[in-house]
Amino acid sequence: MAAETSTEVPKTARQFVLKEEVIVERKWLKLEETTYTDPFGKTRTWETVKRTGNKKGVSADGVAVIAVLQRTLHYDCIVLVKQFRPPINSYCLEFPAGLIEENETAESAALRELEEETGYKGEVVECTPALCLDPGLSNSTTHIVSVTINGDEAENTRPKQKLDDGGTSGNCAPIGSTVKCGLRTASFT
Ligand SMILES: Nc1nc(=O)[nH]c2c1ncn2[C@H]1C[C@H](O)[C@@H](COP(=O)(O)OP(=O)(O)O)O1
Repeated sequence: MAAETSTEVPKTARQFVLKEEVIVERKWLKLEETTYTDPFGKTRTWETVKRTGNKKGVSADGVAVIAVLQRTLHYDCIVLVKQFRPPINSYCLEFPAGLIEENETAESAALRELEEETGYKGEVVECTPALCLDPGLSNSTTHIVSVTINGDEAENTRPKQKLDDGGTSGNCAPIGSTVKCGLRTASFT
């Protein structure tokens, strides 16, 4: 008689974190060793990156802004910023983004960051819940906020970045750092 092969799926245990130990903490980030249980109930560890600080009244660490620039007689454009990113020793084209300040809503953080980094004044269309975009590395969360910019408004015809020294908006190259990518929107007739 042929041996029967088991098709039973092994029963797995509910997983959870047992302990979080700070390995090193600096001004902006900390590295923790997270002790957790694996699906079979075995104890394991994970290397976790977290942002430091305990900001009050914020729903996520940061915002990323998908901003659509709308102008009469032009294709709609997505507004991107070019900035130097030290971790990859390179320039990146990115959605305008930044950290949410204490007691600030995601929507106001999005409009503030957009204006600081590109000079454009926008209007919020939609905001996602707080999303964890790299959960294998970090617990950091981001709202993705959709914004429209009325490019025909006087305030948006000559946008000027508000560069500061300390922030990453200080990293945005002052000339030509706002990049507009044309959106050929499909029309259905
Ligand atoms: N991981 C980081 N390392 C740093 O050395 N500094 C960092 C990190 N993350 C954020 N920051 C600093 C840079 C700015 O001074 C502030 C605010 O950041 P953000 O809101 O992203 O930038 P702005 O465009 O200046 O608003 O945090």
